[in-house]
Amino acid sequence: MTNTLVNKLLRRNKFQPKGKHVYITGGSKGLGKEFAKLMASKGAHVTICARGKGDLDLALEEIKEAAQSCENYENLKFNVVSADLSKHDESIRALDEASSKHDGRVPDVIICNAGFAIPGVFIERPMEEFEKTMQLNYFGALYTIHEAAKRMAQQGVKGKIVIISSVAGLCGFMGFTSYAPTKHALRGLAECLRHELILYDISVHCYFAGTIDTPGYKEEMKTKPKITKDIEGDDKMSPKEAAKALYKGICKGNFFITSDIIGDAIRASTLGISPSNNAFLDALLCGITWVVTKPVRWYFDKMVRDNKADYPVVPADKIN
Ligand SMILES: NC(=O)C1=CN([C@@H]2O[C@H](COP(=O)(O)OP(=O)(O)OC[C@H]3O[C@@H](n4cnc5c(N)ncnc54)[C@H](OP(=O)(O)O)[C@@H]3O)[C@@H](O)[C@H]2O)C=CC1
Ligand SMILES: CCCCCCCCCCCCCCCC(=O)[C@@H](N)CO
Repeated sequence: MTNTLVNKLLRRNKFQPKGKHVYITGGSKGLGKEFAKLMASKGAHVTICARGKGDLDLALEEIKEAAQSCENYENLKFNVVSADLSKHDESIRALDEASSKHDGRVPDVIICNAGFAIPGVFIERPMEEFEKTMQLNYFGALYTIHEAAKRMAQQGVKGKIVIISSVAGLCGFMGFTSYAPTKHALRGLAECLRHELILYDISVHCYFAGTIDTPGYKEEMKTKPKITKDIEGDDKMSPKEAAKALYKGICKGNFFITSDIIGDAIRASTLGISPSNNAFLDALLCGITWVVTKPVRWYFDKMVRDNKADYPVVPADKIN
């Protein structure tokens, strides 16, 4: 009783995964897999979706393992769905498959996590990379959310939709031209949906994660320009820590969730008309960030100005 009151006062108790069906896109690796394990350990039914069947099956074993000490373990359902979520029809089929194991009921919680980045120097990268990044990161999330929100409304499921953006969805700098806009787009979608889905009591959250040490991160490092690496820095969270921070944010009922001080600072200073997590602290942080970012931006600009020699313009006949 006292505990419930304390939880209420601390806004800690807005998410009880036990017995809920959590659907996680990109749940076979990195952040998605760790969040899936965390949900399983809290007694949730979990469905993960990704393309590669091998990784899905390996992840499924880890998810089952994580759930083993749950009192409701015997009743829990864990499933995998293989689909390319950058395609509309595949996204609908994936949700159908996930729901079919639960008598056609839409999952209670949708985590739109599948995504990737191919960093690089803007004029050197082919247009195809920009298109395919938007196709999965934005449209992939949109396809799943559109179908899930419709079903939640039709079935009267007061669910949760969680969008995985990035700190790069709140700001932009060299190297992330194909990636940051997709994550900004997700923020825009989250803002509209948070407001509109009040109609059906569906809550929406958007996670602006900082750097996480995942297979995807290792891949993106292959094409990342040095300046981008220097700005992003060496500080990384483990996927497990990042998953925990996300869970904590959802429990608190935060609309915009961040997991480090840089993310928090940029979130607070770019709130616009979005809800704050803590009105007083966010106002303070917003003011501090306004001041601190002046010299920081000067320094970031200088990094580009002083290193032009490292980025020679590729001659027209060598560019694709
Ligand atoms: N790592 C980082 O530093 C940060 C990551 N993020 C965001 O967090 C999310 C997860 O990132 P991270 O854990 O690093 O990613 P990983 O690359 O480690 O994992 C990505 C997951 O998505 C799946 N996936 C990729 N393409 C598709 C597709 N077309 N259809 C279905 N599933 C797909 C992958 O499986 P498969 O390839 O088999 O399909 C895998 O399960 C992304 O949205 C990313 O942008 C945000 C901030 C920082
Ligand atoms: C007080 C204010 C100081 C401002 C400093 C600004 C520093 C910006 C750091 C941005 C880090 C971006 C992480 C995104 C990682 C990501 O999404 C990719 N790894 C893709 O997966």
